[in-house]
Amino acid sequence: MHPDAAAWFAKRTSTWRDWPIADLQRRKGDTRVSVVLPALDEEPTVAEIVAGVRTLIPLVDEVIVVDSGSVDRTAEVAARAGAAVHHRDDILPATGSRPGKGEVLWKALAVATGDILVYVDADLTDFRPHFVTGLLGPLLEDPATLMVKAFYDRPLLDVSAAGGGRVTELAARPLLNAYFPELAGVVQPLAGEYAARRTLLESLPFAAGYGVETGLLIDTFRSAGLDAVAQVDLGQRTHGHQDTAALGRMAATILHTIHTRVFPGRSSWPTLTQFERHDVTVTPADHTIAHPDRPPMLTVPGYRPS
Ligand SMILES: O=c1ccn([C@@H]2O[C@H](COP(=O)(O)OP(=O)(O)O[C@H]3O[C@H](CO)[C@@H](O)[C@H](O)[C@H]3O)[C@@H](O)[C@H]2O)c(=O)[nH]1
Ligand SMILES: O=C(O)[C@H](O)COP(=O)(O)O
Repeated sequence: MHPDAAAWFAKRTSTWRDWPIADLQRRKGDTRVSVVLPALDEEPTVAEIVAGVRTLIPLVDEVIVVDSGSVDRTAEVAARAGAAVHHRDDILPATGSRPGKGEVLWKALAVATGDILVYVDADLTDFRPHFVTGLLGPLLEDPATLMVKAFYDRPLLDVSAAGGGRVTELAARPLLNAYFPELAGVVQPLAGEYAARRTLLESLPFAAGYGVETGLLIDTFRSAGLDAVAQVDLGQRTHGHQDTAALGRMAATILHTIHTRVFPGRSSWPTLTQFERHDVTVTPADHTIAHPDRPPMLTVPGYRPS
């Protein structure tokens, strides 16, 4: 392990049990906290997570679901559970709307009112309130902390107790270790659960789609240094799983995100060719995996930091 990564791991790793809610409430003062759920067709799970987060009011000031173009009843059930629901097309409409997760995390900055944003995936099947309190701990304790990443054990349903995180283990971790070895101590670099200060998030570009976590982690490290990041053990996390081809496209997007940061100005091929079988024939299918970053929100006309 790179010595900086080893030192960081020892210093900046804690567990959710280190952050009792009473202490957090006392430290919070007038800091506003927004919990943001990006959601694309998460009708089966989103309401329970919203309800779980709402048990943390008044530590949490608002729960926001940003709908990424769902065709199911995600928006309806989330609103009924008590979330403020925004469709991506209605946020900063002059910027247009792009598909993918990065887009809704970026646009959330324009509707959330928090000084701290806590992102939580909307497909978790075992959400518990300590997911949020754990992530808030290092931020409420120390103003120098800018971002807190979750980590956890990741069962792969029906297959193994710890085999989840296939893109993490097969693509993101090897690439990050190679190009950003100082980040090798981050246990779950792709964790969808993380919290950060608005002042950080609005100053960084947001990579498109599933590149967003990788981009924010690298850019936070580069702009603010390793010690601006902390990580918290949340125990175990279970969620929906995508098929191998979908994970291949995710890995390709993450590779592209890293490439743009290692080789600025040098483009990589923007499509991933996969193959589909139709009866006796196999046909190539091209998928666009490289989209431009969204610019730092602070530079976007119409954005008013709250
Ligand atoms: O176009 C999209 C795709 C996903 N999501 C939401 O984003 C969250 C995570 O998406 P998911 O498809 O469940 O991602 P995973 O396969 O679990 O991918 C892991 O790795 C990704 C890449 O780093 C991270 O973005 C995820 O948070 C992390 O859980 C969920 O709430 C989705 O509804 C959107 O809002 N829009
Ligand atoms: O984070 C990851 O590596 C991907 O989301 C894949 O996760 P899974 O292998 O648990 O489905």
